[in-house]
Amino acid sequence: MTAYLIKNVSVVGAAPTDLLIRDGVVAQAGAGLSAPDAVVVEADGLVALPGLVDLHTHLREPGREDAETVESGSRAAALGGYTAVCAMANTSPVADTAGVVEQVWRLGREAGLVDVQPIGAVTVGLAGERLAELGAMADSAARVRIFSDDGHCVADPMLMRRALEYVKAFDGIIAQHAEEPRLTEGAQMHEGEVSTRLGLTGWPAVAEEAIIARDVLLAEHVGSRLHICHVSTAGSVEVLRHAKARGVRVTAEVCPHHLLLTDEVIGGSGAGAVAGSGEPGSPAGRSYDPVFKVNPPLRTATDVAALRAALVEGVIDIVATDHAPHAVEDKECEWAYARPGMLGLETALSIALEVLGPEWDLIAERLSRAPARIAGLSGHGVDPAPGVPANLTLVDPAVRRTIEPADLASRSRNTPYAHMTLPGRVVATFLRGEATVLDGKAVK
Ligand SMILES: NC(=O)N[C@@H](CC(=O)O)C(=O)O
Repeated sequence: MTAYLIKNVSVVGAAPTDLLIRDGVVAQAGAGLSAPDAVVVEADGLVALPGLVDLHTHLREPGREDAETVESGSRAAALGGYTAVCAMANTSPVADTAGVVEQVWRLGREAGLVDVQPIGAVTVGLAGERLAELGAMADSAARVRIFSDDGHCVADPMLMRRALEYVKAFDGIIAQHAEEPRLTEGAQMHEGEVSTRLGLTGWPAVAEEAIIARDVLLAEHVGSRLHICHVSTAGSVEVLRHAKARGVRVTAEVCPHHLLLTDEVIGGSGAGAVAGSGEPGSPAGRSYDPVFKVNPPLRTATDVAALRAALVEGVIDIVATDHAPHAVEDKECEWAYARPGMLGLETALSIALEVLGPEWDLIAERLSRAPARIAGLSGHGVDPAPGVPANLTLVDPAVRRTIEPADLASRSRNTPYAHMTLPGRVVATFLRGEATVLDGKAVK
């Protein structure tokens, strides 16, 4: 196994030091290390972070390998600085049996670029009618601990209760896609001023908030762990704040796009489309571009501000990408027919830097340590230090790069950040001491 000597790297923002990576672990840390057999990585100005962990990735295999495969998604993840991803269950067939979750887990091992931890479906076929074989998936080689019907809400409160009760036995988690389906029938975008102006059916904030309110109460009642996927509204933050203050075992994620973009982008005016300074350049002039269609939808500047504050404060625990690759024919069509979802793995760290600034400890916490803790992924989310598994990424914060869809490793092209200039570039990623990315390029 190749050894690596990383010279003058700032570990999570601390003063520069050297790291020696050997036999899968950080063997030594300190100034002026030498190791004649090691490949030297000059890291002046670079920051080392624990490898990022994504709790919400769509890999599309089995079923839609034209949009993404476990391997192409793993490569995109490694290039984004990730060392572990949790693969959502809305594949075809659905990951609702031990057989399918083991297949995804095995494909992840074969690709060997990140650890792929399958998420199992809560209900058979994501149909919301009866519980899937949660126990069999938990006992399988994939050792599933998180279950989600993501893409669909577990809308039936009795089924949700049963699922929460079932996973309690092995400290599992139900990750809810919070969307009351009766309130979002035909919905195309956030319900508000812009949807009224554009004449598109709205997806009201209350459809998310009502399910979160219900489910934190259910989780409290049965004493189980609940995770809320892709929180998108200011009201949801208030419900979560209340639940956490009561000691409910709830965690929550926010996606990069909900931290940066607003529904104004859909109108194509450009004004207000990028929350905050607008410095990254506006994606204006692309009105009704289905690349901006996503579930839950892009919301208002007020929501964006509340989500950012909640992430800093810790009411929202983590950033998760909801990387949702879609084939060209599913995106480059009329708005109403386009599938919802956007790419995220290769741009998440840049968005975090844009939104949070170079707050390295906060970034490490929200994009690596906390998601690793929630998912129970041992060896991940641990700051590089002697004896620790060498799962880490090196970032150049000084570089600003322009996102070009054609440059992405994903099989799909549906990035909402096309032609925008964003801060930060992943220079290298190591999975258990093996380089998966070097000089900004995938190693295999
Ligand atoms: N987030 C998305 O917009 N899309 C997700 C599923 C979903 O949550 O609808 C997908 O699988 O494409």
